Amino acid sequence: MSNPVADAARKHPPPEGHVYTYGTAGFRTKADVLDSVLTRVGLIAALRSRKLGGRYVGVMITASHNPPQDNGVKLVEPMGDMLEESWEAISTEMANQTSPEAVSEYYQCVAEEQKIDLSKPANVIVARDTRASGARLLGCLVDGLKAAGAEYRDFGFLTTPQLHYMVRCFNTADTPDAYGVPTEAGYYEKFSAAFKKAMGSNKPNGGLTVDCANGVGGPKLNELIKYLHVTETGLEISVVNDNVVKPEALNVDCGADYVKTNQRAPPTSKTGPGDRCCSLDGDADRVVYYFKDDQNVFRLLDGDRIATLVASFFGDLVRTSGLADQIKIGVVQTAYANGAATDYVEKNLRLPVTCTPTGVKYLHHAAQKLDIGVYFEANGHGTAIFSHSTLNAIKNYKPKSPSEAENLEILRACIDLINQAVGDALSDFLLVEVVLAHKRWGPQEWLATYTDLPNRLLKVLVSDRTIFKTTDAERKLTSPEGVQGQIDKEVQKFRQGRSFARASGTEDAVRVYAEAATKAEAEDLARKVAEIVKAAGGK
Ligand SMILES: CC(=O)N[C@H]1[C@@H](OP(=O)(O)O)O[C@H](CO)[C@@H](O)[C@@H]1O
Ligand SMILES: [Mg+2]
Repeated sequence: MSNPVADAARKHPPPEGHVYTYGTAGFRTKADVLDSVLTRVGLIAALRSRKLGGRYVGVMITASHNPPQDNGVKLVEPMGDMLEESWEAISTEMANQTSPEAVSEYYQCVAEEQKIDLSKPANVIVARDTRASGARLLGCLVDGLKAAGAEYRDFGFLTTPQLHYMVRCFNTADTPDAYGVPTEAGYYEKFSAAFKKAMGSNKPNGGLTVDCANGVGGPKLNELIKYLHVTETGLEISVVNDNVVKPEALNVDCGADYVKTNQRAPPTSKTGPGDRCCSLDGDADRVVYYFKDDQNVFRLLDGDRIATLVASFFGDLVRTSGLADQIKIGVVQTAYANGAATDYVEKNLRLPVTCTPTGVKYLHHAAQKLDIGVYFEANGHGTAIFSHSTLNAIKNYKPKSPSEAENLEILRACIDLINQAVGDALSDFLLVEVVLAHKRWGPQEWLATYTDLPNRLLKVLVSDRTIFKTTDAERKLTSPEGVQGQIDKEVQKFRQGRSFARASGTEDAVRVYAEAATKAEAEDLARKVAEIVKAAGGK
């Protein structure tokens, strides 16, 4: 009897002894050990779509900010959210089946357990970033999708947020919540139109340089620029590091991760003091801003800064459009948020802050509980989302004055400008440009809102990171025993000291974060905590 699922699995056997995990960002590792995973993800995507009554699910082939030789794959839920947690475990188990027969059996077993009718339609939307291995991995994925009898649409190269956008558009088409036209042009039209409206009569103060990490964001931004019409908006964008012909240049000495980690501009940067710059990551779902100050010193405006800027702007807009008593704003951060940013939100903006574990899905879920939830990871991953009732309140509100009407229009345009499916570097930087233009701020005024506490992030290689277990949104270790006590003891010795250690979800390492009153103290504290971690389980 023919068994297409087993046949597809046979065509792409896994390398011996490799164990895969669906982590914070899907499966992500060296591209040359991923063929079998992609085929199995094809099977899972078909199962997931069938489980959801044939709604479209997405598959994105990318390894974001990782080096060029890596790749990865993640699944996207119908509204553009990250994959549901119980299906992460199912995906992990599928990826680790070794024989073709075992793959086929597990496929049947999931169908049975989840009460999935395998004869029903499955719909999957696929895209990839510009990595050299992408085309081959797409082939492996398609073999899985075909074996499972799924209908699929391949969008070729897209940024990760564009893929999320497509998925949400397909699933909301012909409903009152229709998100947009599910084409690339539809994406550019929606966001550029919203940008123009949100800018109103305001003009940006000088141009913006965007570093695209030599990734998929480059060609997509060049496309978006055609829709933004500089003569209308005044926003002059210089695109740099947009070379996708050389995939080996991806994320190398450029991009959001380079800038955030090294706290410096890409070495190729040629901008002058006060010039606004931002960097995207390899799949354009992260963005950080920066500039050189009068003394030629590099100044970073990271995800925490974007969150505070956006939250304060929405706070103003909600108040000036007359909606303050109906809509409450909150900010969601992780433990990596700078203590000064948390303080600023609570004390100056007077908004509540929620802290969640690392990974966008946790922030997103926490933000969903708020009327307007602004969430950003310090590394620039994030967005703002509006609850259903908030959207209705904003839609139905009858302004009581011309000024309320004007501000309400801006607020409405901002809703369209934000990719609510997921954090989107292109839409995020357009939003930042809107806020800066409205506030008539340059990067210096933005930076002056608060002063970051000096901080240091270190990576400790350990032989088994799974022994490092945490609680309290990853701020405290519960295992190995006694380690947290040692960390607490160190922290106490430092002025304004704060430090925590947690196992990375994307790399085989434990990350140590520390902040303190001075740079030297932050470095010292980080080093001390790293030593404690090393002693507890280092390689
Ligand atoms: C400290 C840090 O930046 N961690 C990153 C990193 O997760 P880790 O679990 O720390 O490896 O990759 C995630 C996926 O891109 C991102 O969401 C997260 O913010
Ligand atoms: Mg990314």
